[in-house]
Amino acid sequence: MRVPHVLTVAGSDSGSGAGIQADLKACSARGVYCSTVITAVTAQNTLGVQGVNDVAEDFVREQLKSVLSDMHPDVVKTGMLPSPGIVKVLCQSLKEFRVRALVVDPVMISTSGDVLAGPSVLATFREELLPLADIVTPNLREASALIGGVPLETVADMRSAAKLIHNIGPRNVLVKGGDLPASFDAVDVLFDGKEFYEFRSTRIKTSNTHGTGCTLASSIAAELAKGASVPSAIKIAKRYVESALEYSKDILIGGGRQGPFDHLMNLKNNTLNVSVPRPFDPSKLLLYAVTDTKMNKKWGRSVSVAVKAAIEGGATIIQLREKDADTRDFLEAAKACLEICHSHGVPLLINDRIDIVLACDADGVHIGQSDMPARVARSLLGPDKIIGVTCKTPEQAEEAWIDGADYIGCGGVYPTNTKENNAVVGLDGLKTVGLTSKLPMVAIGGIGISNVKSVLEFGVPNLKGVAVVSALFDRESVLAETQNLLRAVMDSVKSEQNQAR
Ligand SMILES: Nc1ncnc2c1ncn2[C@@H]1O[C@H](COP(=O)(O)OP(=O)(O)OP(=O)(O)O)[C@@H](O)[C@H]1O
Ligand SMILES: Cc1ncc(CO)c(N)n1
Ligand SMILES: [Mg+2]
Repeated sequence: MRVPHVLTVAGSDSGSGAGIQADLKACSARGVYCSTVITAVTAQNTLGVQGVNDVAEDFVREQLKSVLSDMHPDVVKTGMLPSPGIVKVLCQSLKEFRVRALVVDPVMISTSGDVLAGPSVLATFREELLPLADIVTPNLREASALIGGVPLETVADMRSAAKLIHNIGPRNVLVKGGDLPASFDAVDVLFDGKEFYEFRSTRIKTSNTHGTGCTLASSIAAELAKGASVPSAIKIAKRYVESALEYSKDILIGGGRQGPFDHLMNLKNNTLNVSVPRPFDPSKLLLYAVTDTKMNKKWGRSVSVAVKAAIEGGATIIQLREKDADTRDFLEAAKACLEICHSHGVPLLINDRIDIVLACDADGVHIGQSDMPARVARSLLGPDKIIGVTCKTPEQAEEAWIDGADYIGCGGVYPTNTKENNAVVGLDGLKTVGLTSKLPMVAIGGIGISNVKSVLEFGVPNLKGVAVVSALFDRESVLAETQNLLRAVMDSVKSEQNQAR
């Protein structure tokens, strides 16, 4: 399978907000492969640029050849090109190895005011690189430098600059207005030789804008590599920058005036949780309470009231199984339950509904054999969430393990009214699945105070607990029933441990 591929030819930013590092993060966030040719190494942080070390021209040439001759990127995106010699080397390589599109971010002066490519580079940009470009993306100061130093202060100025820069030879010119003083929106102007387009987004109130230019250019390159037209690539890229800025407007990295932002905000709900993710603790399966809409209705309780009582009675993990609820009500209930669960250190899982897990950032999902496959659930939820799978056979348990489940639920152990037409596997079925699986297991189906002993003392080492619905929720007092059942569970666990000695 071919993947869209952008090669970035740019400088390294030690602070990782801009340059090569921003390009890698932006392309990754946008689902595009990114290779890198490094032209300079900068010592840089949120205060500014403290030092620059150019990479030798010959070595830039060597990197270009390595990537272009073998990996065939779709699009080349350029950033910091610190010397006329390096610009020339790049132009030669681009003529030797053709690519589908060239995006030139004519990095000269950063928003912080630091010079990244001096006036000597300007002429080579104009004469050699810009004529090869499909799109060039100067910021205000760079656009001004390209047209001889006329200051740009309004959108009208940006339009005239775009037209003048177009005469230098690039197919498209995007003059970026991120640094436009006193503008309410963030406006960028595109000129394609015939028409002007304006791209507007809300100006996010944040000082974390270091690297917006690099990010915009590599996101444009990423969309072009996927096959988008120039205007739609800009539209998507701009929307991406806007949402990344919005998402990271309050993050604090460094003590300077302009901080970096977070490119991977689409992982907000899983891998980028600021709290350290805890690995799933199988002992949490001990007394696993599963809610039921009909039972709560019958007893006139809201789901959060029922969950609170179960937790206070000693339930060690909760699963919300709301088959009949409207999505909006379900989400509100899940949020309320999550707060209760987390204040007691109890994980909250959602039955079947990955969307609800993502929307409320619950701890995980429990899926059945006809729900979303565990492998797909894992790719949607990321590495941190708990995934449990109902399995009736060793084959299903094996598949759950391969697909990255954290535990399996096995049942029905006994007949039950909660699930109609649910095949009973019995204690023997439970044992067959348990003994062949590497995963921790919880037993489910018709379990209550009268039979919990026979289940837990049946001699299945990876059986970590029992999951119950009716025994807790189809009762007058959820709290008292949970307390009683917990006592019975603890007794069985103790006697199992004694037998094992
Ligand atoms: N505060 C903001 N809110 C929304 N969009 C912004 C903001 N600041 C910049 N942008 C957008 O980010 C993109 C990059 O613009 P900008 O003019 O800052 O480039 P630049 O100066 O080259 O960036 P760099 O800071 O990397 O040097 C543009 O699309 C611009 O409109
Ligand atoms: C290496 C590098 N490239 C580009 C920019 C522009 O933001 C920067 N600050 N640093
Ligand atoms: Mg800027």
